Amino acid sequence: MAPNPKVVAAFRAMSCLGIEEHKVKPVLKKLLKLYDKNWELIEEENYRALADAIFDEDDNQALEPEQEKKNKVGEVDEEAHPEERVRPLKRLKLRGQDGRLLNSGGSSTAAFALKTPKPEPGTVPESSSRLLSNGNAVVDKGKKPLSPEEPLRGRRSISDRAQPAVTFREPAVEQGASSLSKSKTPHAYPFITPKDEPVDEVEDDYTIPLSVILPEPSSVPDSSTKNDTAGDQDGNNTVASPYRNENVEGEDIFPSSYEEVPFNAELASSSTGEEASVKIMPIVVLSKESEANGTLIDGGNKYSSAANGSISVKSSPASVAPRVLVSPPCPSGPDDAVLVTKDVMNDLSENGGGKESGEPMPQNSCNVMNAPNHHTIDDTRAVCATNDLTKGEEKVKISWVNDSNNDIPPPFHYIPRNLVFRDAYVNMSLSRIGSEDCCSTCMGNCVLSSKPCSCANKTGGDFAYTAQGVLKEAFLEECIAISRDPQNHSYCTECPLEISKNDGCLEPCKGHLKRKFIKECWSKCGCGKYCGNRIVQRGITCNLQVFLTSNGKGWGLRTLEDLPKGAFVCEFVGEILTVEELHERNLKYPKNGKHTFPILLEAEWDSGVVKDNQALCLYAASYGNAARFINHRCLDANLIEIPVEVEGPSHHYYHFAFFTSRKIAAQEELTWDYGIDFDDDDQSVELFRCKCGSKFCRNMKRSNRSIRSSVTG
Ligand SMILES: C[S@@+](CC[C@H](N)C(=O)[O-])C[C@H]1O[C@@H](n2cnc3c(N)ncnc32)[C@H](O)[C@@H]1O
Repeated sequence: MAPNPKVVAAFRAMSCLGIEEHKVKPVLKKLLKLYDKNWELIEEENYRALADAIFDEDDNQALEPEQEKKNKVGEVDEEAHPEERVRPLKRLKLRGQDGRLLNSGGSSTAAFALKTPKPEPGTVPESSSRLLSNGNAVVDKGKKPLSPEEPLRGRRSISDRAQPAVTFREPAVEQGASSLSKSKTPHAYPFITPKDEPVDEVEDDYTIPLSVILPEPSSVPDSSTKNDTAGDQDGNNTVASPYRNENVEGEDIFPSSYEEVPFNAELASSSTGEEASVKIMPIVVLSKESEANGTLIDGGNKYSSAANGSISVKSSPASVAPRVLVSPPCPSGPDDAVLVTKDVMNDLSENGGGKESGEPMPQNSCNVMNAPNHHTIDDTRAVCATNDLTKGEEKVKISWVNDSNNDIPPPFHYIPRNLVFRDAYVNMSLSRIGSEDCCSTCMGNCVLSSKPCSCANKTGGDFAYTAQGVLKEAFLEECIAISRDPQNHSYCTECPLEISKNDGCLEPCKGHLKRKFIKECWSKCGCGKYCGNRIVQRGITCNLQVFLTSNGKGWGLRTLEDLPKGAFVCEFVGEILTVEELHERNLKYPKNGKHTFPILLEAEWDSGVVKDNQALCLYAASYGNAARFINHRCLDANLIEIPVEVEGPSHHYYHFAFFTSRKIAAQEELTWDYGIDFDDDDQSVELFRCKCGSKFCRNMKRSNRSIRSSVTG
């Protein structure tokens, strides 16, 4: 039989240290047994574990006869024989003067004694705890280690590393880890595997890498009781809400920069298993300058102008408006511009969502863990570490809470701006923006001017926003009225959506709701960044939170602060796809029980200028922002979507922005009317059963109708 190349390599590595094969063999055998044949652990850091184990074996053998001798002849003066305490020369070769391994990338080591008692069942293995600067071990209320990922990999914990090289950490820790990996306890996430820090980074005041600790959902900073920045347990308000920052003069009401406040979270925990306090101190940079001026392909806040040039674009205050399209999600695949980390997802499904891959999901299950594999370990880490779903991408944190069970939010890439997937043509060249399409001669804050600027002219001749940064009442009321009026639809002669289905039976256009557009000032305008006609492009500024709804709608989005009527909340951000690409995805990943709601950017579809292969939509299953958590409510939703042009004057690509349709109190769930026709059977996927609770619920009506018709026969 050919020799095992791994064994040969181990022999070779040891022979470089002058250790002969016959010494290596028995120790290697023991190690393999101990490590459950996990070669990775043996090979790491140039076979450090193996070398140390051999040296320890040497030590033991060397000491044994001495001990016997001592036992025989009585007391030996240790002082007189210092050399007896000296470690073998070979070990010294491996170490620097400070005792660290020279070839281990700076990591300290623990040498191994091959017999270390396994921990008692039910106790917390020492190595599964992390030492804080104050020496408190971090445990999960005494039940499970909070950071099982190292034990899983058989690595020594920080506490071990800090110890002198004396004892061999038998993989007793692995026992704890393996049981953990099956646990659904939310803080037991073996998929979160921080890199081994070199020992020189382990300082006295070492704090736990927060990335390995997932707050228990119920102990996630419950900003629900606060009106400040989501998740800031110390009550630090990181962002001044524009609505609380009114300026009587109407000048720049928005802060030019945002306070940066580190996020301190405290988890109830203790080394003894009960209520001690563990301080977690990740630094979340909450402050980011506005990124309104992005690049072309980074489509968010970017705009495509009409194909017919800069000046001739027809813009009307009432135009065709977007609606959602029911479609299945897009599991990852090479064509889907997604990242795949299978292991992470497996772990997530095992530990977080508690769902098996492939298991059909409940209809309201956007929160399931075997959703598309779009999470990277880093993403997961960032989300768990900071309880900020935005991973720092927004000016504000968006925390999440789950007071009901152990589910964690679905994995997705948080993006603050739309991104082109592949074929979508989003042209926003400056040359296409004509002088009448921007206000190049303006200065300062346009909304303070008595005369509407060119951009306002595109919004029906007036600014949509007040000086306080909310929608003008009349504008908003008109938008609401239009959205509620079923007469307000336009119909394409050849609907790009129907053509994209390419199924041989071209259905007639189902109609596109006409809505009012807002045209914001932008980079080619003369006004400043804090011009009051630049709201959506500044991104999210209010305090939002993702939470698990209690009425079976899955995750939802809520506000943590009172919001006035007409306030901008967020835009719907996702991948920009052509409807063809969308259809491809729908075909590729047909019904699997989960629904996502791509937004059609359908303003010009009836104009005939948009070819079906240019028609766009936004798809947020894989890449999206907080808006992907907004649930549907029939008719009287508290948000209304308004198309907003930022980077150009075309209705081909625009921002899909949500504004409050009325005052909203802190803690209220945010909802919008997806525009679903629950009576339309021609949907790509089965529709969810609406639980919006509205007295206008269209789904309920249908249920009543069907009950009635079955009663009447
Ligand atoms: C865009 S996602 C909204 C976020 C979602 N709840 C989640 O957990 O990720 C849309 C899905 O949420 C659920 N949903 C939204 N509104 C609902 C409603 N009114 N009643 C029942 N389920 C709803 C449905 O499963 C729908 O497919």
